[in-house]
This record gives sequence, structure tokens and C-alpha cells, in this order.
Amino acid sequence: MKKDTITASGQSSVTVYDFGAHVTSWKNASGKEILYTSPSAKLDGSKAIRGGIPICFPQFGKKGPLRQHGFARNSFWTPDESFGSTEDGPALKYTLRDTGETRQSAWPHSFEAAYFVTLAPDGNSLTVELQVKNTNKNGEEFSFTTALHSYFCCNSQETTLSEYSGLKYEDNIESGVEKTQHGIIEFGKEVDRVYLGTKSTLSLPSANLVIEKVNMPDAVVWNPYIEKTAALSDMPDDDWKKFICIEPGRIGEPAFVKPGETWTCSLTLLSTS
Ligand SMILES: O=P(O)(O)OC[C@H]1O[C@H](O)[C@H](O)[C@@H](O)[C@@H]1O
Repeated sequence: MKKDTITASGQSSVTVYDFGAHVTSWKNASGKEILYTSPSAKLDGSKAIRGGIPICFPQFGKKGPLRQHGFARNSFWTPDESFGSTEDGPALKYTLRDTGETRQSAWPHSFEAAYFVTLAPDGNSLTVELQVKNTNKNGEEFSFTTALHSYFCCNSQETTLSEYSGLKYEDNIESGVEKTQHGIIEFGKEVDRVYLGTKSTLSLPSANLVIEKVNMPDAVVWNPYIEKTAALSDMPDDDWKKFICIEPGRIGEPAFVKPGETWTCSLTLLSTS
């Protein structure tokens, strides 16, 4: 696997693997790690990297016939070696296209995906942008669901989230049954919920983090708690205490893209400490 790093002010840095175009680390200007990556994550291409920001595409979770979260996080993306920055700061670019294998799959479309990872010059903001172009020659529109499955370092037991009250969510612990959130979210148990129609700006106060998302109306909130973590081969048993996932995505309603058109979403994370 190939790993690239970009740096900006102070001790800031971002690390990205070509396998999955997977961001595994973002340290802010004071050197604080914002993204949780499991110390037992597999880094040999045998499975998706546990932690950081996996790209779920072209299917979120089990919402379709493909493998869980689609094939993008299990594919080698091509780094653009000549790419050094966007107008917003030092950056990396990765691309992924359909292969013989994906054309044989239940999502047989031609596509070009580009992923841009940009660190702000002050080191305290990270932006990732996913672009998906439909290159089907047969005139066929395609659709997909997607999420940027971000694992954020925090003390999960001291975390509460208040921005979801009143929203509908699909509860994955009860086979996706739809419920309504009343009040704050707490993490004293397994939480695995797809919140629909969330605000475009969310926050994770226990990590001093602001999350801005574009074209991703939904957000999955996940913490595996004790038993699910014990069943994960690539995470230490106690590490559910060290993170929660807030996964911006387009899940409730898929994205539809006509041939020749490009669909874009982005996520900007702002670290305020
Ligand atoms: O173990 P993975 O395939 O990486 O999935 C990790 C988790 O991703 C999302 O948060 C899903 O909502 C969960 O149901 C799933 O357990």
C-alpha cells in the first residue's frame, strides 16, 4: 500500500493510503489527532482499514446487493502524483474507475470518481471532496448511496450529541426500523442509526470539532460499544471508548447521475482546539 502525507502549519499533517483513498490521520496545528484509527487495523489490503475516513461507495451499509459499504474502500485508488494543492491549501488527489470486476458486479456502471483531500494552511481544517462522474456509454443513468464514514477521537462515554432531536432515524440495531429522536444522543450502549435530513453543520463538542457537509443530507451515528467491538477482529476490545463515528452521507434517498454528469459532495472538519 502506498501512503502519502501532507503538512501545513505547526505540527499539522494528514495521512492518506491509496487503498480506499483512505484518510487515516489528521493532526491539527497543535499535533492533536482528530481521527481514530485502530492500532490493529489491517494495512495489507486484506480488508478495509478500520478507522479514519472510509469512503462508502456505491452502497452504504447493506442497503443493496453489494458487499457492506460497497467496493470503494476495498479498492486501490490511483494517486495523482502531479497534484500538490487546491486553492484552499496543500492537497492530494486520488481517482477510481470501473474495472472488469465492478462491471461484473451488481453495480455494473462505468464511472470516474475523484477524491480530493485538502489541509488548510493553518492546519486546523480538513476538507475532503468526492466527485462521481457517470461515464456510461449506453445512456443509462445510475444511482448510488454513499457516506464518508468518519471515526473521530473522543471519550465516547462523555459524549452527547444534541443536534438530532426531532429527526427521523433508521435504527440499524432493530433492522432499520424508523424512529424519531427525542432529546440528546448518549453512548452508554450500542448506537447505530441513520439520521435523515440533518443540518448541514454538525458538531462533536467532546472533540471540539465542527463538521460541515455539502450534498450529504443524512448522517450515521455509530459506536459499537462492548459486544460489537469484541466481535471486531481489527479493534482492541476497549477502543469503543475512544471514538464515535459521525458519517455524513446520502443514504435515505440515493444520488442519481445522468451520463456525462458529475455528482459532488464534500466534508469540512474544523478543529477548534
Ligand atoms: O465493520 P464495517 O463494515 O466497517 O461497518 C462498521 C459500521 O458502519 C456503519 O456505521 C454501519 O451503520 C454499522 O452497522 C457498521 O457496523
